[in-house]
Amino acid sequence: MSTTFTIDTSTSRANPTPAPMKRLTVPAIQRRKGQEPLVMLTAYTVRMAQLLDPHCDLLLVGDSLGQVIYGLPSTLAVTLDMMCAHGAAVVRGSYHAVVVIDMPFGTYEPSPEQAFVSAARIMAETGAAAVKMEGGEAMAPTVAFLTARGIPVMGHIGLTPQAVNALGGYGARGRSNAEHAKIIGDARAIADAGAFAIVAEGVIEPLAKAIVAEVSCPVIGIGASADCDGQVLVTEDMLGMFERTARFVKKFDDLAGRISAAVETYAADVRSRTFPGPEQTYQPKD
Ligand SMILES: Nc1nc(=O)c2c([nH]1)NC[C@@H]1CN(c3ccc(C(=O)N[C@@H](CCC(=O)O)C(=O)O)cc3)CN21
Ligand SMILES: CC(C)C(=O)C(=O)O
Ligand SMILES: [Mg+2]
Repeated sequence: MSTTFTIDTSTSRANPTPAPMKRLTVPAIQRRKGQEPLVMLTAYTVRMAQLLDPHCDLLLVGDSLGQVIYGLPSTLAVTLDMMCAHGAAVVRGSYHAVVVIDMPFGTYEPSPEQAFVSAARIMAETGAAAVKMEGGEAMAPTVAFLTARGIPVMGHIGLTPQAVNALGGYGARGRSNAEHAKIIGDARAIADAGAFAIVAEGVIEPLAKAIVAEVSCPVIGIGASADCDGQVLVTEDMLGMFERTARFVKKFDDLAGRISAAVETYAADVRSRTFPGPEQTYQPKD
């Protein structure tokens, strides 16, 4: 594991790209509640980060990379090594957005101390500005512990995919009064513990509205209605690059279809010896 230690990501050797604008900060994101909606997308690679960065306030290196990049059945097998490698690439490919890195399942739940060690490694090896962790009331002491020690934390409540086995699937949350009350309590606990923002995933619209009204930090929705203070999607989902997607995904393009068409043309050109043509062929100097 190579350790790329970056302090100022806009001028470090890890990110030699000149910085035409100053990177957004966590406090600037915090102040955005009630202002213009926050724009967040996932990124796992340097090139995607470069393409998304000018348009986004936040880039999330999500543990969804388990499914999207590694073909795993869930996010449960994602490791700190994976998050650090992809996180460092995304920081190198961005100069404007706040980069947030998902803490993998098993690396933060046992204790605030273990969470700090895991988060500190992520911060040191990637140069990201914040970590994200799933969970409600039970994780509030951990959110407070990290926040008090200089690591900004984004919460993630509602449909928390690392708890898929306990939840019994990826269905929408908050349809019963008990579940509604539990998730509101989770939002309040995580916000009171100092989370700078909270992702609310897969919650019914009235619950999303109630969460937004309940906390003073920005609530970033995914499958959580237009009432949130911002939106996030998995980039491959919204680009039409990932085959099985939730109802909350809107496909803004069909990249899978466009890639298939381009590769079909390439294959035909190779087989017909149309490619490479004269422009792609070296000749001796005269
Ligand atoms: N590519 C991708 N996109 C995501 O949004 C995502 C990941 N991966 N991996 C981690 C989690 C898993 N997520 C998921 C996965 C599946 C559904 C889904 O299929 N939902 C169904 C309802 C399922 C049910 O009712 O049981 C839907 O139709 O919306 C939702 C969120 C969200 N996250
Ligand atoms: C879907 C977002 C919120 C996420 O946690 C991820 O990409 O892992
Ligand atoms: Mg995640």
